[in-house]
Amino acid sequence: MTSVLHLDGVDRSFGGRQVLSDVSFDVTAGRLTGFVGGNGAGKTTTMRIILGVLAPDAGQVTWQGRQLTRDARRRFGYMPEERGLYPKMTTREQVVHLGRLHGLGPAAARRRTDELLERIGLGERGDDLLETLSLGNQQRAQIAAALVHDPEVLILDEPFSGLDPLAVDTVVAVLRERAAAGAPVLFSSHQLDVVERLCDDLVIIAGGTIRAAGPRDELRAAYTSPRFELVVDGDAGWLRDQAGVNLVDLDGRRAVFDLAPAVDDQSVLRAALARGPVRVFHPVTPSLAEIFREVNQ
Ligand SMILES: Nc1ncnc2c1ncn2[C@@H]1O[C@H](COP(=O)(O)OP(=O)(O)OP(=O)(O)O)[C@@H](O)[C@H]1O
Repeated sequence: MTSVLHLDGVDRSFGGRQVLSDVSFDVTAGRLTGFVGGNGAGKTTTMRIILGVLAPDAGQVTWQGRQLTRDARRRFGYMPEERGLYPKMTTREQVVHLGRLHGLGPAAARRRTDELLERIGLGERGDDLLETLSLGNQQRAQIAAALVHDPEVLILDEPFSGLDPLAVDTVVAVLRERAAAGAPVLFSSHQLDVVERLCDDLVIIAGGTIRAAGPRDELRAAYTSPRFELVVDGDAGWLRDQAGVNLVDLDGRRAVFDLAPAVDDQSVLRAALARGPVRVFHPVTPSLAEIFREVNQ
């Protein structure tokens, strides 16, 4: 059986205002799941409910088919939105301390901390006080803190904000390793390009309800209109008169167009070739940003 973290019909209100409504989705072991939504959409509230920091008004969260207990949640790793490290501790002391809190023995906590700090690019900063680290390096320390006990499930709130592109790649590699070792990984992010590049599954939330969820490529396919880009040597204006072609954008030699369902894209390609060389002809896949805009309308 695949190990799944499952949310089922989760509701939550604050002071009579409902901020989560019937939230249900799966986070599957071995996969990176991106959790995206605008400001105030309900991502942090959902993550806090998964972690048991907040209780849902209705619905439940299960892991491997079982209700979550406090003990099971100790084996989770959480990187909260409000970064909670002790500024006066050294990086190493802090990560070791959190490893101990999660049940590691002293030697295992130290060994795991040293491995992780090295892996995440903080090997040289282990003896520095956290308050002396740059924000990006504090962020890396926070990620090490969430991972030190080799969590069964990883929940990360905006783990990439403030990281430079190299650090993003390092963190992604570490998260992939955790996923490959069998953990479900759920992370929220505003950086749609990052989510698009690295997640396997996507959950899109808006106004406290789930608007789309599933494998990234399936969502892309579901939102793909039969849209094409064509670049020819001459002027592409003749496409205006081509039956079944709906021009989206025309700029001299380059055109982007949608095709009516019954029209064969190859017939348009043949028509283009009959007029001269064709430099580009390919289907256009919507970016996550476009899907996001569409489901938020
Ligand atoms: N403790 C609280 N008391 C009252 N309202 C709250 C509380 N926590 C969250 N909210 C409200 O719930 C809604 C969802 O907030 P949440 O922090 O979950 O959104 P988010 O998707 O994480 O947003 P962002 O991307 O801006 O961090 C917001 O309208 C927020 O004001």
